[in-house]
Amino acid sequence: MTQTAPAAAAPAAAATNIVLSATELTKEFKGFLAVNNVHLSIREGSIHALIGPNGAGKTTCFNLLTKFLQPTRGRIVFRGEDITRLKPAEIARRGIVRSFQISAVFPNLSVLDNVRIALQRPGRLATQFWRPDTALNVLNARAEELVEQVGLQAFIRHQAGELPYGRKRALELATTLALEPDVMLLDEPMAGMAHEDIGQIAALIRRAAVGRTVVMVEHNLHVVEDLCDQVTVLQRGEILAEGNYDSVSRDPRVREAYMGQEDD
Ligand SMILES: Nc1ncnc2c1ncn2[C@@H]1O[C@H](COP(=O)(O)OP(=O)(O)OP(=O)(O)O)[C@@H](O)[C@H]1O
Repeated sequence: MTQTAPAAAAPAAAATNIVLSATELTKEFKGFLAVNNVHLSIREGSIHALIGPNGAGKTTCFNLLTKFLQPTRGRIVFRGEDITRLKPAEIARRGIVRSFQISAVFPNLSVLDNVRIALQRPGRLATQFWRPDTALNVLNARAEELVEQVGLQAFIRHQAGELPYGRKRALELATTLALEPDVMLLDEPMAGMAHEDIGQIAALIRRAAVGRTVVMVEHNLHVVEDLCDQVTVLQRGEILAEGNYDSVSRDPRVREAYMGQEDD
């Protein structure tokens, strides 16, 4: 008797939900383990924070994920492909883009031209242009759209170098978005930000995160609480806790690790 095929297995769906993962990720600097046997699973569509006290290994971990550092040991997989040995440019082409990677702000160029240049970089959008006249129109329209998306319409013709700090970071976000990231990695997006700009940049990140995955290292725990679905807490190169903000912030080990360093 012929058997009918069973319905699609539900557990498999949960597993494919992971867009970027790291297994046994380890980085040793002359015998010192800056990152030690870290396992990370980044869920598709999530905003995932890496937090932890000073020297915990966040930046090293971030640099490993973005391929700016080679791991001593471990494996990084993006959508089923082993990317452990790839270069930053190679993973960028696959859609893993680190913000500020292109240190994109050319101070003497206008906001619009900065975004136009980012759009012309080899990437997925660029391959869609095949007729020069159409290309230019599409490019201009998309550049204006991105400028608007990060709230810089009023500054569109301004020289980038003259923008206030918070606006410059917004421009950097626009140039990152120009690369159409599938996974966007942000290294301390609020660093150096004036208090009044933080809410605005957080709102931009939330909007930019729609339809993509974001991994961010962030010191400001209010921002993490506000934005992030998932939090990995590192301490001395290892994972101390993981979960949503509520659960990790209640964890006594996390509170102890942060004692004297943060305001909550
Ligand atoms: N290139 C390197 N050579 C040697 N040691 C390093 C190097 N980079 C980082 N470290 C050490 O690894 C540890 C983790 O550093 P890392 O910068 O990843 O921590 P972090 O959590 O980002 O800290 P912070 O919050 O202070 O930026 C620290 O003790 C640091 O001194």
